[in-house]
Amino acid sequence: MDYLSDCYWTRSGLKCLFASCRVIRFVVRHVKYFLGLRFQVSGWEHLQTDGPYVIISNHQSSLDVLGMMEILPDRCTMIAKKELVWAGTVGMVCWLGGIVFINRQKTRDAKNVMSDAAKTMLADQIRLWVFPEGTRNQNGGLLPFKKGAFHLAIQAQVPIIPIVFSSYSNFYLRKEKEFKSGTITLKVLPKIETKGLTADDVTTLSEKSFSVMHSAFMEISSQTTQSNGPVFPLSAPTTRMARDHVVGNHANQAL
Ligand SMILES: CCCCCCCCCCCCCCCCC(=O)SCCNC(=O)CCNC(=O)[C@H](O)C(C)(C)COP(=O)(O)OP(=O)(O)OC[C@H]1O[C@@H](n2cnc3c(N)ncnc32)[C@H](O)[C@@H]1OP(=O)(O)O
Ligand SMILES: CCCCCCCC/C=C\CCCCCCCC(=O)OC[C@@H](O)COP(=O)(O)O
Repeated sequence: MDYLSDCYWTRSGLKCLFASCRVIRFVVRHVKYFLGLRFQVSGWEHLQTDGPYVIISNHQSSLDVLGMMEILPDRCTMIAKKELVWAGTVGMVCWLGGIVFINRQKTRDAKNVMSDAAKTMLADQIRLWVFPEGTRNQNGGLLPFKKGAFHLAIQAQVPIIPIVFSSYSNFYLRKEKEFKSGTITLKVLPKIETKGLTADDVTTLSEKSFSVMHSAFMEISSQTTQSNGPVFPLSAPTTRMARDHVVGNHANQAL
């Protein structure tokens, strides 16, 4: 029973099977080898923070999940759009992982869910990962931030830890269906404290976070682009070529 009470998070209708977060992390970490991706992480020390916090990161693609799992701290789950719960196996995995689902079409409901999450974070010492852009974006920058993550952090009075993924555009173009192996840089930035801040400070906090993340995105994206070559189209023959390249180079190095 001790094991179960430690593993399950059941408050405000939310549920987190922490054991499965670890299992999910372990399993998803292996997907990178099949795609020939490598991750370079800097700023690990900023994640060595006790207690709850809110992680915010940019959101380019579903591929972000792989980077998340590289660095996902213990007792950390995510905010996601509610549509994901119906996405077959992914939905089931999200549910098992205790992901907090919000309805983006109903702002009032989403705000209520996030306010409940702020309380649960404190009560159960949970970390939450939010994509403040609110949607995927591969346009070479960051979209203006939504406010939810900052309200959440201020309501819980917990720090924000910004994390930036370098641009994928040098190895993966979703619209053009082009993909090859490549390296992704993840930069964990110093935490931003929210102690003493109120709802009046949300805009300033959001702008400050955007500014540091945008600068880091530009910096690491230009560095990472130089180390990756041309992108292969996702058609059958060239995909195989890309796969050979992957197995021959990056995948083996990553192993
Ligand atoms: C086969 C094997 C499979 C293996 C699979 C493995 C799977 C592993 C699992 C991995 C899962 C990964 C999941 C990733 C999912 C990623 C996503 O789904 S991203 C999309 C969802 N997330 C978000 O949208 C978060 C960001 N959005 C917000 O925070 C928004 O603010 C909002 C709460 C949704 C509201 O949206 P909106 O109304 O459009 O936006 P705003 O302009 O920000 O807010 C309007 C208004 O409301 C105020 N406000 C916002 N939030 C709050 C709040 N919590 N409390 C109080 N007030 C709030 C805000 O200040 C604005 O008011 P203002 O007067 O204009 O300031
Ligand atoms: C050829 C490369 C193709 C990419 C392959 C990706 C492999 C990733 C492996 C396993 C993880 C799958 C988990 C999928 C989770 C999806 C989360 C997601 O990205 O949801 C979208 C949501 O945030 C925003 O939605 P919108 O952009 O508003 O609609």
